Amino acid sequence: MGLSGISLLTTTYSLILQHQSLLLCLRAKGFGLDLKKDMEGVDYLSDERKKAQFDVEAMKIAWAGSLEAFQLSDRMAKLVANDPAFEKFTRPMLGRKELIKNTLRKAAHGWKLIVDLRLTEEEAKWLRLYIDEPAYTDLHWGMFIPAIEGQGTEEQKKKWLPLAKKMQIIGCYAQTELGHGSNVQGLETTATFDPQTDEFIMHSPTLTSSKWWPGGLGKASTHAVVYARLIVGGEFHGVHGFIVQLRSLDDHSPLPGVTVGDIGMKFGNGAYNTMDNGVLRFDHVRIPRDQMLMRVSQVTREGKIMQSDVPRQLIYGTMVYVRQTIVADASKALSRAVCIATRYSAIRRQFGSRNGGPETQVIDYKTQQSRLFPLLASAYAFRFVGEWLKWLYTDVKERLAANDFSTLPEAHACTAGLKSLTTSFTADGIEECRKLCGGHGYLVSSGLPELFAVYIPACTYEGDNVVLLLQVARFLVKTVSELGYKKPVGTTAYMGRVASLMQNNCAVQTAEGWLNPGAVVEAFESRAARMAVRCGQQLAKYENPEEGFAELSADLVEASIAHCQLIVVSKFIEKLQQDIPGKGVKQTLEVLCYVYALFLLHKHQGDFLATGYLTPKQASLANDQLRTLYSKVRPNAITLVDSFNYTDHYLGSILGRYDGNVYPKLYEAAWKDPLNDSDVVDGFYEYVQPILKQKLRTAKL
Ligand SMILES: Cc1cc2nc3c(=O)[nH]c(=O)nc-3n(C[C@H](O)[C@H](O)[C@H](O)COP(=O)(O)OP(=O)(O)OC[C@H]3O[C@@H](n4cnc5c(N)ncnc54)[C@H](O)[C@@H]3O)c2cc1C
Repeated sequence: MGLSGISLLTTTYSLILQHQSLLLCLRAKGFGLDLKKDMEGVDYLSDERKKAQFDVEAMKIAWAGSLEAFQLSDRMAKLVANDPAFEKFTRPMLGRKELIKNTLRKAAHGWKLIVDLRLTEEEAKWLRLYIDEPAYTDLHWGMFIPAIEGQGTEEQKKKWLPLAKKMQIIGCYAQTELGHGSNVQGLETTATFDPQTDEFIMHSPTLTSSKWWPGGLGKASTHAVVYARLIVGGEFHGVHGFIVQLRSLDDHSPLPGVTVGDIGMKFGNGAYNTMDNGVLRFDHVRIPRDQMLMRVSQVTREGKIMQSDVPRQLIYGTMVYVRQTIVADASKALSRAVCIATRYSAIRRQFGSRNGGPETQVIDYKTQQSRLFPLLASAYAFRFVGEWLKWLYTDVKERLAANDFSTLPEAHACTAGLKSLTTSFTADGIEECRKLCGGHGYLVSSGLPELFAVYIPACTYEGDNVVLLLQVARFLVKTVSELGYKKPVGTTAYMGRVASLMQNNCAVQTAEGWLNPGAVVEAFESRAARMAVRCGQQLAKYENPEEGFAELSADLVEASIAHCQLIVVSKFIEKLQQDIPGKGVKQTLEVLCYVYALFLLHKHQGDFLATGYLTPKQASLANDQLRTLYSKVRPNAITLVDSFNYTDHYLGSILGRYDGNVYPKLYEAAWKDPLNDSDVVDGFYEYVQPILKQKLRTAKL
């Protein structure tokens, strides 16, 4: 027997020891034992829950943001979880057509609930979130409506928003084309003004101008906000948004001149394939002039281009809104994965059995902790920075209403950077959680493959993450170059102290010395400021700044990441300066905050050392402190993930079940696979038996 055979046997043996009940399971199929009677109603994680050093109910409120927010989200989660119409476990086994039809059914059922129960917009948002199935409604509510709200005139809003909000029309957001995505100014779709008829002619002049990717476009939308090159009097006047009807409101057939369909299967089973991402082409389709979104620029009846007194940056306002929701989604996706991996790590045991006793819970291995706990801390960090971004959006909105555009560039750079940072980290984090769950993490029933497949495009949509970091870098370099005469604001305010940040070095002398918010923030500020200044100095050596920017772009991206990590660390620390009620809640969050910061410091210690802010000894002390912090997280790990308050329905994971009843449920789920409908596989007689019976020559293959 080879080594792998031995380890397979050991694994099987230890599994049986851990859960004696598994033996019952293994026999259940053959001997008709009642699995439910033996397994249900037992909380296999109750010992873990007893270890909590904080008030879990209070932590749930801290996570939700307020008691009201908690109650609202809890109500909506239960509404969905208790409604069989929202079952999702069989989703990965459905074919594409069934999948889409199923999604349309769920969206209709969800809308019926929203109308019948008279849910508020906030409640409806949470309901859709807990239905947990990417659908055309995400784009209708998340992009189409905000685009009209942000870029439409008062008249346009009056006309279109009631229709959209009652869902008498369904809209999507059609910007990206087959040949053009990140470079919006390169879009090829044209909107040519015809003064004779007072219309725009929408046209797709080339194959690469086909709209490609918009969610909800493929099969569901009746309308789209289409981004196109405005041509008036034969001249190009920039890219603008136009409301275009695509399908008949009676029979849903494409209107004349419109070619529209789905772009096909995407990554993974189930997953994002519930969404009808679409392709769209126009053949000289005419729309009335008043369907150009005209809050910023207008085309008059005479064909004159007028700029309103609202600056173009207004569009940043919509972006700030969309990106803050993406950051909020990052904390949700990461916390889901972490909840699954943490609960399973407490159930799973490997090695370390003494005198026939139970093996070691894998969560007690230091390597497991050093991979898992930073992800747990990051989920909380992203939650709090997301909450702050919500405030930022309100602030931006109020300023826009008062025609104050001064903070917009900084808010735009900050949200672009945080979108990039949190989505990239979350995508990697979900995959790490899969690995933390060993082999079982690869089963669809773990919930992790689908979560990963659904989540990863967040690194690409609403701005490719690298392209966004380059935008942040431009802003940082500009901020550095203007330091002599312009006071940096908001998240770049620390640059105002650049002289001291370039000179002062870290004063930490002991591992405990790192448990100091001032020391932590200064370390991150110094690293970010030094990296940005260094990039500025390097850029100054180039005669052509654009050439320099292209050449140094990899370093510029690193400087942006340092700046964005500083924002997340500072916002976590600021959160802890507020009153957070509940026994032990604030202290536990402080531990997580230090885990987050010191984990980053350890991971990126090259930056901290290269900029000269830290000595190798200080970096090593930070790592020593990190190990101590992991021991403090350990007893609270399960209750920290319980505090997310996720229902089993929303988690959609056997490994992450609240009761930890993993093995019997995994076993049960395997038997539900259609492949196990019969003992003898379909195809045996045609393709397997001829091999076994040595009759391949005469077999009909
Ligand atoms: C699931 C999903 C849903 C989507 N939904 C919508 C939707 O509803 N509506 C819509 O309009 N679009 C949608 N999109 C499209 C999405 O917005 C674009 O894919 C995205 O903006 C990235 O553009 P791209 O595909 O052109 O990537 P590209 O820009 O072609 O990126 C390819 C590579 O080039 C790099 N790169 C690009 N430019 C630069 C540069 N200047 N410097 C350095 N590197 C660069 C990128 O980092 C990347 O590595 C969706 C996409 C996906 C995957």
